[in-house]
Amino acid sequence: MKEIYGNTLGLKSSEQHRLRNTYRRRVSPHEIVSPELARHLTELSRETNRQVGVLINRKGDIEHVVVGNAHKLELPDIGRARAGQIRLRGLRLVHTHLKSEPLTKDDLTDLALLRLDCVAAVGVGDEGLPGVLHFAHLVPENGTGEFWQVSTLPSVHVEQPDLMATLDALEEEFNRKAAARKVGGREKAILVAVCLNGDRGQAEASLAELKELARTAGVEVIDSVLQVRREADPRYLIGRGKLEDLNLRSMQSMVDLLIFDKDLTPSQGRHIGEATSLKVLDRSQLILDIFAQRAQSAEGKLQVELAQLKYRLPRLVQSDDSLSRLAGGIGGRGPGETKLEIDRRRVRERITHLEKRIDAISRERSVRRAQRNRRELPVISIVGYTNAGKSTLLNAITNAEVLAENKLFATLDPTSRRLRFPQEREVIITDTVGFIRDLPKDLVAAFRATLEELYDASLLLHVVDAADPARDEQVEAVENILESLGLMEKPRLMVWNKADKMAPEDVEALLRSRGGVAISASTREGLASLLAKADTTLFAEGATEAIGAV
Ligand SMILES: Nc1nc2c(ncn2[C@@H]2O[C@H](COP(=O)(O)OP(=O)(O)OP(=O)(O)O)[C@@H](O)[C@H]2O)c(=O)[nH]1
Ligand SMILES: [Mg+2]
Repeated sequence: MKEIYGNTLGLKSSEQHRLRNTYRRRVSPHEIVSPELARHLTELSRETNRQVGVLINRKGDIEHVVVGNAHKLELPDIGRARAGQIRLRGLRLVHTHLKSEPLTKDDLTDLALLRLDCVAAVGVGDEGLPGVLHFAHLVPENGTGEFWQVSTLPSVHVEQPDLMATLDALEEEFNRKAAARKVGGREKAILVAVCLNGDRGQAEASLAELKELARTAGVEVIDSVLQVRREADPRYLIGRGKLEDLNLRSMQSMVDLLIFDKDLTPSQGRHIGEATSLKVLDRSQLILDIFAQRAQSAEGKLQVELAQLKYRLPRLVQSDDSLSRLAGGIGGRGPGETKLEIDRRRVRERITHLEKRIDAISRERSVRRAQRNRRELPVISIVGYTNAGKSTLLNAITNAEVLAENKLFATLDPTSRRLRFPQEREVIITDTVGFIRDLPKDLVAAFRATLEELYDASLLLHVVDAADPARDEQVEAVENILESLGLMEKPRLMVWNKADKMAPEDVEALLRSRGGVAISASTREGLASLLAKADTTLFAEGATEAIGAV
């Protein structure tokens, strides 16, 4: 016999019997609800003083009968819709509202998250007769921000719209959108930022940068939201209401990804993933992804893999508490080891392996450096925020063909070139990976071998995109990283790049207050004076102060 779902406690057996009989009823696939079925539901509802509902399939058969309390109905678990699901569920919910109240937020959320065909509420009128009919169906994204269309008919007896036709048209529209999207092919994301310290401007700048990162990663950004909160929600980081909105929004726009502008704890990442059934990334992961996409050399690839595994390890451990506890109980090793244990052990082994290889590389590099030092060629290293124009500068002064493009982290592998100064002096000049604020710690550690090149530098050229509104924060971020690498004692020359994009008086003011050299790597303006300054610093004794580094 078919089951009655929900709040059946305390129902009389005659009531249970009549509820069960509901399964025998059928409606036409074209109407939302027949007056007969509506009356059956409202009478039962009035008698029990509870909401009564049915889930009806496209053939018009009743698949579930559900009882709630006076105000709401808990649907049986029919499974969440998958992210990016195009088709509707093929089930409509028709239920009673004791006070003829309109559809509630819960009703509409169920409609969207379960991708129901339609949600309808029949008002329970006098004597338990069916009254007003409220109903809603989803609508495709149309720029109005509406997720659904809600309508009301004064009675179940007036003519209802042809449900079948409405659903056909709707699914056709969804399909069209999905097809258009396949052609585009890129993953769609919504960016999410929270501002916890009240500094909205800073949060917005950081969000703008996240957008650039997403673009660099090849993700299509559909929307971004910034929530100002006093403190982070321990479970979801953002508020629950906000998360629900995001959920609805991503269902409608067929978004695959949520990208958070803040690092999520392993458990936040997991909870958000479970609550939305979307892929969830945070800023660190996004940067790691970009590095993974861009790594060219074997060394770069090893370093990125190491950073990714280190990031993933604690998240693996967390991903199934009960399993890992079980494994610990059994003794954990050998047979009886759970899949999770094996995964974790593999990851750890791989990390050890990668660390050894990177150690070896770092030794090789130091040998190479020692040889270079024997030849006594001084090294100039170009450092700076990502996209500041480091590679463009290297190309401009050495005619090297290093890839320079308007994307973050264009360069991951250090490139070294010889450069001949006047008077036949030679130096080595190297371009390095760009820095960014909140560079993931694991990544800095993994790129140790690459960054170690910087220790041999006799001079650091700190290249800055002087025209970027976030210039000062970028300078600070770079200096913080240099500090953490113990490189702040090195002679350093501030190179204010992209001066071509600034007003001359702003350039002058900048030089007066901050020192250094202004250049344009693309127009080559200022390059001669940059080289002259570098030359004096390197070859004239005690010239360190003259270069104006802070
Ligand atoms: N207007 C202007 N644009 C510049 C200048 N220098 C570089 N650019 C542009 O800035 C963008 C980034 O240049 P890159 O040389 O790739 O920057 P990078 O610092 O090497 O960046 P990563 O390797 O990604 O860290 C490119 O689109 C360049 O064309 C300049 O002096 N003026
Ligand atoms: Mg570069």
